[in-house]
Amino acid sequence: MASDIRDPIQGSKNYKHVTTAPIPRLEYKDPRAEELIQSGQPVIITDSDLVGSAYHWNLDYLCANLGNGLYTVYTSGNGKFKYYDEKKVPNVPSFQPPTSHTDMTFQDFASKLKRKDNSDWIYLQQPLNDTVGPRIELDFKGFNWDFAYRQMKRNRWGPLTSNLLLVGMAGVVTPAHYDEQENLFAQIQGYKRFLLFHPDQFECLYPYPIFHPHDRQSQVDFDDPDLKKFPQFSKLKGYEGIVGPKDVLYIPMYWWHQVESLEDHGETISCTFWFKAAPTEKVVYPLNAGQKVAIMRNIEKMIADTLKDNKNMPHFMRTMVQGRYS
Ligand SMILES: CC1(C)c2ccccc2-c2ccc(C[C@@H](CC(=O)O)C(=O)C(=O)O)cc21
Ligand SMILES: [Zn+2]
Repeated sequence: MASDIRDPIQGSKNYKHVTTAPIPRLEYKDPRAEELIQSGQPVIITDSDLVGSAYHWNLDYLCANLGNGLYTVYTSGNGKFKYYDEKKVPNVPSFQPPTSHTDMTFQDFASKLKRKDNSDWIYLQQPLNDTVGPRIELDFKGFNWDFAYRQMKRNRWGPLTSNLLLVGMAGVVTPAHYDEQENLFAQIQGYKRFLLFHPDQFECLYPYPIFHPHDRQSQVDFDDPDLKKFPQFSKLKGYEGIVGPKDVLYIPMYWWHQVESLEDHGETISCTFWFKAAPTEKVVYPLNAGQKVAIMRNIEKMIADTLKDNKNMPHFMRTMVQGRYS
């Protein structure tokens, strides 16, 4: 069979210390795909046509049809786009934002992408809203909403909160983080390598403190891990897969993921479908890893709010566990 980009021998850059197994790839009508989603496991679903009406999207088409609305474009000096919450920047006076962002027309963004000279890395991330032109709106309406809503109902997810249009320069990386929503990630153009980690890998990924602008992001630089500071990182186990055009990846809530637009396959175009969490009725024991993360977040938030000054957090947290729970 002709070798496919997704064959493990090609383009799978293994990070030292990170052990991965392949993310399952299943056809849309394969009942096992449903079972994996229902059990909160990641799966790459092929030929779902979730965004079938957008398979013809490319830079030129988007330039011609996105209208002249302004789009948020992030810029990074090193190709890494570590998200930060601007509302939390005042909590950490020494914080240096790793990326900047400006609003520009899609046409400006596309011409920046085409110019090979720019040393900066750029990544367009924008909720699809009603400023788009009529052709895009038609394509958007043509998404396989039955599939999306069937997943939402069958898995008792909350409402769809946003569809993000993502256009990334080849080689951009979104470092390891988790989100608090369920995500159907649809790939339209180009290839993205995903590394995915179960929420129980929390102790190997050392997230920033909850009041930090990089809340939900891992402190570990996968390209140069500091094993003195983050010793458990060397035990990290997860999943790896390359998501290509027409693929849909289910990223369960609280699952860590690191995403890389493959170097030599041009810009990537993706569209995410984020759903709020299912409302928790009765808590069933034993708690699962995602629930434990939610509980840790609530407790950390409460302590930070009560202590008021975040400078008191390290001593308080250490005092609470040191020599008592080690
Ligand atoms: C890095 C970027 C552009 C960004 C900058 C500033 C604020 C938010 C975001 C943001 C949010 C989501 C993604 C998509 C994806 C990662 C990927 O595909 O690269 C992902 O993590 C997910 O779908 O959950 C990417 C971004
Ligand atoms: Zn994410």
